[in-house]
Amino acid sequence: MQQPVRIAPSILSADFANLGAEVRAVDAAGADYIHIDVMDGHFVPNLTIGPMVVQALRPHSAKVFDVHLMISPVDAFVAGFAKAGADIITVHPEAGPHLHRTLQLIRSLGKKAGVALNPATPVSVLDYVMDDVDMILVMSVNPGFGGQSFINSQKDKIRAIRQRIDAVTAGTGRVIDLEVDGGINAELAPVAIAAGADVLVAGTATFQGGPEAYADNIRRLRGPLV
Ligand SMILES: O=C(CO)[C@@H](O)[C@H](O)COP(=O)(O)O
Ligand SMILES: [Fe+2]
Repeated sequence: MQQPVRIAPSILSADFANLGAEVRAVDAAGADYIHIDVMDGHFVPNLTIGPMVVQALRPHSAKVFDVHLMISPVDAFVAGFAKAGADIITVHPEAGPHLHRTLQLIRSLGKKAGVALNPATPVSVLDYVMDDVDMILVMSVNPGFGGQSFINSQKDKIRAIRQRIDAVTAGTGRVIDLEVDGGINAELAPVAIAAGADVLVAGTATFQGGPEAYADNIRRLRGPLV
């Protein structure tokens, strides 16, 4: 069942010279999750941060650290991010040879396991891992950068995954989050929610305007549901 909407600011759009203060500011402004984009310059054409930065940020917020790994091969880094303080660890199926094994590894470390689908990755990649995921992330842009435009075709994918989640969780009490990541703003947030998303990543739309604007920006993303 679709859960109450949570907002996950992506710190990719934060001021990297003041990351601790930025995390505290979005926490105070009402963020539910802190979305941390990890890029390796190989799986995606950009380089960002590693476990040492996650560990350094951990004391700055008690909110859920939602760590999106865009690195390949991914398995060797999972334990490091778990130890650094990640709460949810999300991987791409293309980032390793054995998705099921990677999800089991994440859960064995006591963390929630997520799978991220690139815009061209079909929903069928989920066919045999629905029992092993706590979150499914739909990339509504190609991974690697903030500030890109939402790819419309992903609305159908969000709807299709919402149906699958509801089918496997009905009557079980299980929860699988459906997160949308990329190009989300106050106009598209209700579109993503109507399609079935319950976690919205927002980098540009959260951090635009500087710290004084964060609370309003997050409120606008929640829309009339709050
Ligand atoms: O994972 C990624 C990009 O690869 C995202 O988390 C973006 O960082 C979101 O940024 P906006 O599109 O909201 O600016
Ligand atoms: Fe992300």
